[in-house]
Amino acid sequence: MSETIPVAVLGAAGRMGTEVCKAVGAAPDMELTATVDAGEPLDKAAAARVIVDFTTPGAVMENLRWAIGRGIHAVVGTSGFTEEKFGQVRAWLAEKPGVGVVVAPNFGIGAVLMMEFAAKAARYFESVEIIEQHHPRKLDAPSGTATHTARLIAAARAEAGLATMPDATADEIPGARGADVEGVRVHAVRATGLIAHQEVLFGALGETLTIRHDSLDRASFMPGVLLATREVLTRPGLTVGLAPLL
Ligand SMILES: NC(=O)C1=CN([C@@H]2O[C@H](COP(=O)(O)OP(=O)(O)OC[C@H]3O[C@@H](n4cnc5c(N)ncnc54)[C@H](OP(=O)(O)O)[C@@H]3O)[C@@H](O)[C@H]2O)C=CC1
Ligand SMILES: O=C(O)C1=N[C@H](C(=O)O)C[C@H](O)C1
Repeated sequence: MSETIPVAVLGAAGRMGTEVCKAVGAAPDMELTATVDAGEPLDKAAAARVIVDFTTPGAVMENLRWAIGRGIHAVVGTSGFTEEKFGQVRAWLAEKPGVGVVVAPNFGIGAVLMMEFAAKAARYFESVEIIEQHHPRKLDAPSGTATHTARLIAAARAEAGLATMPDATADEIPGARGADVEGVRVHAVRATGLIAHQEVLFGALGETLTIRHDSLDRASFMPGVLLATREVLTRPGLTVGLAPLL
């Protein structure tokens, strides 16, 4: 029998971290060798081959700097990544050519497909807005998934040569039209009872198209997390999103 992958989970006591510990513990080809919670030393994770990070946007970069510096691969679900942060991760990885990092805004297979379908539809519609809905304990808005979707849509619209979307709004209470992410409006709803949900609403002359995804349980993210934990071992450099692994 082949060796198991030693995995450390960072943010282990959190909502996602708890699920990841269970999933890694149940995976026959993995071994949960360490859990790291807020305030604990990263050195606890030093024996791992892969760290899985579900912490906070404020903590994740220090965790990545530490892991890459020690030649440990990383799978990251934590949100809040910008082009600047990706640039920093690439710079660290350039110093450690064998190390892989997978950063995925959403590990749900259905969510990955929702983003792909939205990117495909984008060139055919004059208007598009994103409505993301999450539990009220989420720290960031808009969600990483919504931001990533908006970037994919903006790139597809630019490639298709589409004009700016029509919008006659001249008078608004700040925030009423949502956040502008690369020209795409994103609306963030926070309500008790929700987990993670997103609609992408397209509009054209006489028709609309709504693409919707719902994560009803955090178990929905686990197949993607385990896939990335296996794949990161043979994918040096930075991989953004789960789509290239499917
Ligand atoms: N990519 C994906 O598919 C998904 C991504 N996410 C993202 O994952 C992140 C975590 O979400 P969620 O689990 O709901 O959040 P939680 O707040 O439940 O969990 C985060 C945990 O990380 C801990 N933490 C904070 N700093 C550190 C640190 N330096 N080292 C170790 N642990 C630390 C927190 O401790 P304390 O509370 O004491 O500060 C907390 O226990 C968010 O950014 C969220 O958007 C969530 C779901 C799916
Ligand atoms: O905080 C969450 O819960 C989630 N965060 C990720 C995001 O910001 O997109 C993924 C999913 O939406 C759940």
